[in-house]
Parts: sequence; structure tokens; C-alpha cells
Amino acid sequence: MSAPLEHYGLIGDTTTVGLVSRYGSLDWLCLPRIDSDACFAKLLGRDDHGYWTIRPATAIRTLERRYRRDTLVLETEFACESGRVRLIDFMPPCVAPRDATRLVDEAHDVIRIVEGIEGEVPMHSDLRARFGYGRVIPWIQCAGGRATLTSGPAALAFSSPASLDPDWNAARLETNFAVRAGQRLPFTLTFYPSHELAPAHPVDAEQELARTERHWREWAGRCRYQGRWHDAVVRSLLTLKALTYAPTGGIVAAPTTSLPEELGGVRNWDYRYCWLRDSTLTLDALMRGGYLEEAQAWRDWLMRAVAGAPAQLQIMYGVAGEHRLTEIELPWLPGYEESRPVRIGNGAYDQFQLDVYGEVLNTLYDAHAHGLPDLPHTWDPIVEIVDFVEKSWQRPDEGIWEIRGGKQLHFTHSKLMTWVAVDRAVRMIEEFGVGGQHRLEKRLQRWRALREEIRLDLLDRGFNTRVGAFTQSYGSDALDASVLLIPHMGFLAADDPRMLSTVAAIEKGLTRDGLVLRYATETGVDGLPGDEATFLICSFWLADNYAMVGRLDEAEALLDRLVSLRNDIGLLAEEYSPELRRQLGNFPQAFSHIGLVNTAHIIEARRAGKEVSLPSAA
Ligand SMILES: OC[C@H]1O[C@H](O[C@H]2O[C@H](CO)[C@@H](O)[C@H](O)[C@H]2O)[C@H](O)[C@@H](O)[C@@H]1O
Repeated sequence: MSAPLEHYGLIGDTTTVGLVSRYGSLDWLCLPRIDSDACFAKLLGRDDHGYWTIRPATAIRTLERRYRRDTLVLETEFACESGRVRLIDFMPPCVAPRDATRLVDEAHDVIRIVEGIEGEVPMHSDLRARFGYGRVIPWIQCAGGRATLTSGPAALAFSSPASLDPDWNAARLETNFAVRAGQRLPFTLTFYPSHELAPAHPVDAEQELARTERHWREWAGRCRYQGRWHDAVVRSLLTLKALTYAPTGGIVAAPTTSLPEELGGVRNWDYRYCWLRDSTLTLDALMRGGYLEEAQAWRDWLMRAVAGAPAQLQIMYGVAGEHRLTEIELPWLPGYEESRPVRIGNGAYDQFQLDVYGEVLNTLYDAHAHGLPDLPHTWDPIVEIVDFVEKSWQRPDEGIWEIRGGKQLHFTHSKLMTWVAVDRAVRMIEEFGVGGQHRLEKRLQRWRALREEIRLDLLDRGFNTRVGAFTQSYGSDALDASVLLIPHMGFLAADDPRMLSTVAAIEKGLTRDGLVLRYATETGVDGLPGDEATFLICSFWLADNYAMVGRLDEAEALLDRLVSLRNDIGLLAEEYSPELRRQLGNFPQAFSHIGLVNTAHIIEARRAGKEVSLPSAA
């Protein structure tokens, strides 16, 4: 069985990610891409679904771990009776060589250095790779301290400083060794396509460690945020950066699949894709942090993904812009803490979610406002998107939460975002003068009128006077945390009486132990059995609303609490159960880290007396 998800640390090279448990077990790794088949899938199963452990072969007295400052280099220190040992885990980042026109995305190494600190500690390395998400036993060839593990198109070259002892029956490579104070013993695992020759030499672990540390420190050093939550913000930004796919600029929602929203439940989804919503919010957090290069790479990714036919815009894509993300179940995996089914692919990819048009245009507006140069022809898809919104905004949809109960409702948040789509297009023309060459005067008149029509409709049908709140959908009494975004989007000021009473209603009716649920599952709106925990980004949105109306002490207290829910190395999953005191859902989740970065910025800005949202519309 896997460890609890909070026990995992993330290492990554900006093409893929590995999760290492507190006890040195690499239990999740997909190669060569973040959405490729896993070769270690114990996270969702058992030992025989694949892992690679390095740990003391003797009783551990204490254990401590941390990231090296401002990096994704993870250190775990074990104290044992005979001495102390440090395990240093990392993946050298995928970067462009100076003279290359493309990124090196073929090389993927996991490097684990065992460093003796005190005395002598007996150690054990145990590698059991299972390709195809834990199902396929590889063909192993082994000599001395080197081995290759091959399965179909994929192969791994494994190098150990101590001679390997293959267990052919269990298709497992073990080695026992001892590490003395001052010794540093490198293990490397390198992916290569199986039709090519295995690399002639293992990578130079020490050289790669130095390069990796330099790379991340330089990156983290560019963070513009200097406020009270600096360390937490930098850790979140590093985590978000680890969720980017450097060769294309794509950003995934999380590096895992099927970590459950309810233990033992069926709410288990694959998040290794680029949602326009999650990616645009990630980008927003990166831009706030000062990372405009990533913003530009994602904006360009977005244009490639959507520009062909904006009316066919999908709500999510693969990291290279793939369209088909068919959802299937993997019945051989028992699931994290028996939460079945394990799914790959995501059936929501062909849903109709009206909010994405607003998210895309909001990002293009922000990117322009941050000074990113527009791509040639950016305006063509914008015109088509707004024209599409004009035709479609009155249709029901599946909404921000991707309900699986069908398109029946007019979600308030969806309508809000159609207003955002039209508003940002209008403002890009009015404020930046973009699109001038398209002779948009006629459209501009029409779009202004459309924006007003949506605004009046939303105020009239989205605000429920019985409940005293903007509710989940038109005509419904149900609460929904997504309406907390109304002030962020500049639709109404946070201190508008309708927002104040909405916040009060959510505090009263949609929280557990002070943390916010996205909606009440009991209404059956999502078409799924079971329940879920509090959804972390929604609590950040509540803190933002507090900050925006000057309830700064409450905002800070809530942010401090949310920061305290991170695991020991600063990582957050999608949800948190106050009853179980456990994180739940995919891990680490971009949404939650986005929330942390944005809320820290908003509070700091408000403390400094600055405005944080766009001007109010109503
Ligand atoms: O709750 C049902 C849905 O859950 C997932 O969607 C959630 O995660 C997405 C990625 O972070 C996010 O964009 C969305 O707003 C969340 O509701 C799942 O991906 C869906 O397939 C599922 O229907």
C-alpha cells in the first residue's frame, strides 16, 4: 500500500514529475511525459505495481526532510543507531542548450545521491519497475552495477554504485551497501526510447546536482513577491513551475491521477492535462510572481491549441495540445486506499463549459497589460470567440466544476465568465487599441450592448433575494463557492451589499470548520455518488474577499491556517478534510498553490492600500 499522500515530496524536470515518500520510496513516475504511462504506480496500488526505494536497512530513529532552499532538490535525513545518512533526490531540469532552437526533451534522469553524514549506515536499494501503470514486467539485463529495463517503446538505464542483485522471479533489482560519513554514492535512472542504444555512461550526478540547484535558485530568485508569506509563495511557484511542460509551454492541473476526493469513493480523476481554466489561473499566479517567460510560453501554447477553430475550443488539452483524452479505467490497480476506479484520460474533455471563453480572454487581456507582445493574428480568434459567446451564452452548460449530471443548469459563474469574455474584448479595443485593423467599430457597439445584456441578466437571475446571495444557478437556492470570484473579475465590488451578503451566506452555509466547500454534494447536482471534502482554492477565494473589503485580520488568519495545512515540505492537494485532518484529491494541485500565491499578493496589496480587482461594472 502507498503512504498517505501528505507523505510525498515532488521532484521534477518540467517534463515529468516523481513522487517520493518520506521513507525514500519513489512510488509515482510517468516517463517520458507527465501524462505517459507510469513505470512506478505503487501510489495507486501495491508493491507489485512498481516503486524504487532507497532507505536504511536498519531501524530509523528519526527522519527529517526538506527541499534545499529555493529548489526542487529533496533531502531526507535518516538518523539510525549506527549513524546518519542523507538521501538527495532530484531530476535535472529540461532546459534549452545555448545554441539550440528546441528544448532537450529526450533526456529524463532521476538521480538519488546517498550521503553519509555520521558513522556508518547499512542501506538498501530496491527497484521494481512495472511499465503500463503497474502491469507490465520489463525485460531486465544486468551486469555489475548497471542494468537496463525494457518494455515496448520505453527503456530505463539504471546505474548503482554497488553491484546489483537481480531477483529474476520478482523482476526486481536490489542492492545492499553501507555508507560511511563523508561518502557520496550516486544512483541514476535514465529514460531512453528502447529502439535506441542505452546511454554509454550514467550522467554525472554531482555535476547535475550543481546545475539543478543553480537552475532552480536562479528561477526562484526572480520572484517579485517579498511579503510575509515569501517562503510559502516561492514554494508554491516552484511547484507550479514543476507542473509546466517545458517543451510546449503547457501547464497541467496536477501530476497525478485518481487520488480520491473521498477515501474509498469514486471521485477519482486524471489531472495530467492542461485545463484552460487551471492553466489561465496558474499563469495569473506566475505573472503576479514576475514570471513573464512562462506566461508567454503558455499564451503561445494557448493560441496554437485554440486558434484553428475557436468554436471548437475544448476545455482541456494534452500537454502538446492533443484533443482526444478518452477516459478509461485501469481495473488492475486497487486505487489509493482502495479508492476505485483508477482512471486515465478525462471524460470532461468534451464538456461544454461556458466559463473557459472568459478565462481565455481574461488571460489575453492580462498578458497584454503585463506587456507581453501580441502574436500576429491574435485578434482573429478573439473575434471568433466573442462571436461564439454572443451566440451561446444563454445555453446551459456543465460549469466550472465539470458536473457529470448533464447540461441542464444556467450556472451563475458560467454567465459571469461570459460577461468577462465580452468585457475583456471590449476593453482590449478601448484601452489598448488592439484589433484596430479589423474595423471593429460595428462589432464594438454590438459587444457593448451584449455585455450590458449579460450583466443585467446575471444581476436579475443570478442573485437570489430569498437566499440573499448569488447562488449556484439561475432559480436555485443552492450555494456555490465559484461566485466568490465575482469581485476578482471586476463584475461587482467586493463591498457591494450583494457580495457582502453572498459571503455571509457562504460562511454560514458552505463551510466546514471554517473551510469552504465548492458546493453541497447532497443536492445531487454533480451526478456522482458520495461526498467530498473542502476544496482548498475556494477557501483562498474567501480570504481574498475578506481582504478586498478590509477584513484584513480575518484574511490573514485564514491564509495562515491554509498555509499550515500544507505538508511538511509545503505541498497542497486539491482538498482538505477537517474531520480526517487529511489532504485529499490530486497532489500537488495547481489550483491550491495558485490560491496561495494570489491570496498572499492580494493581502499584501490591500495592506499597502492598493486596489486588487478591475473596476466594478455594476
Ligand atoms: O467533480 C467532478 C470533476 O472533477 C474534476 O474536475 C475538477 O478538477 C479540474 C482540474 O483541476 C478543475 O478544472 C475543475 O474545476 C474541477 O471541478 C475532474 O477533472 C472532472 O472530470 C470531474 O467531472
